[in-house]
Amino acid sequence: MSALDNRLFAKMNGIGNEIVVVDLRDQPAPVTPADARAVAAHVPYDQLMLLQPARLPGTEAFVRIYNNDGSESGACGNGMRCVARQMFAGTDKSGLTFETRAGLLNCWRGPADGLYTVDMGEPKFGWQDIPLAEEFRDTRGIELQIGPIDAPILHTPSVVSMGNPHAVFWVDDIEAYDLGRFGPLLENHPVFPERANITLAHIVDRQHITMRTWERGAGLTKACGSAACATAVSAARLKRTERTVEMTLPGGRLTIAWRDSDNHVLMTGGAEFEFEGRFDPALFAVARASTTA
Ligand SMILES: N[C@@H](CCC[C@H](N)C(=O)O)C(=O)O
Repeated sequence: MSALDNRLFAKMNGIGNEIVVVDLRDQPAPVTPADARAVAAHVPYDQLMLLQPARLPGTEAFVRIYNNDGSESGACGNGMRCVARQMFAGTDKSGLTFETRAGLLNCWRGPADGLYTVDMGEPKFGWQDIPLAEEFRDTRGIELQIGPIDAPILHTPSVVSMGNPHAVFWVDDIEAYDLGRFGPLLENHPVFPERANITLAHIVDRQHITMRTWERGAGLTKACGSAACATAVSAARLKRTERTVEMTLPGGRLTIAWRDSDNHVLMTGGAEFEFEGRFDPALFAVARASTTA
């Protein structure tokens, strides 16, 4: 038996970030990395959002987040907007709180129909919090490069944790690099002991950034919400943008606001429902057989 046998799922997307949401609150059971990979083989997704019973008063659920390689993440901005959309449906509540491995997240209905806002919490800039393998005092730009030593291809990324590790490389043209090739090298670079999400970002002006991301555990995706937050706060920290910016990602747009009053990062964008289905137990039987063999 798998916790996911016959369970109802919703296939959704957050500006093109492929998300599967499964509500396990009424029948909690452990989902394994092999289960998560088995789902991805049949319903391709970037992140699987599992709603487990709430552990804290005032929260709706504990949300576990899997990447499609079976690894877990503390944060997924686009996935949280999809969860928020599902949970707001049929309620007249204006705000909901969820627990994730990275802490509590508040979500609201956005300023217009179809938009949702997630409070992604505070960014962390300390090298041990990201984490990095060695001390870097200034994480606005760390000594890291790929390519020839005297003519690096990509270098000096800003690094930050948004509940998950991010490195942002500042470039003039985000399409001019083979991110599918450099992404895995940088994701797995020894300086990132927990791997990292790798973003190429271009600052268009003080209110607008374009970006694309190679995601830890998921590869190239059309959008990464936590990377958009990481990029926005990194640009503001370098004093190159305002604290509220429009982000253009391959899959669409997000508004990121890094609030002065409490240091929290608010992300606003769309979330779309695509279809519903039930998992076939045969998927997980195959996964279990291959992990026990
Ligand atoms: N797509 C996500 C980020 C998902 C987690 C990431 N791949 C990681 O392992 O850190 C987002 O929208 O934030």
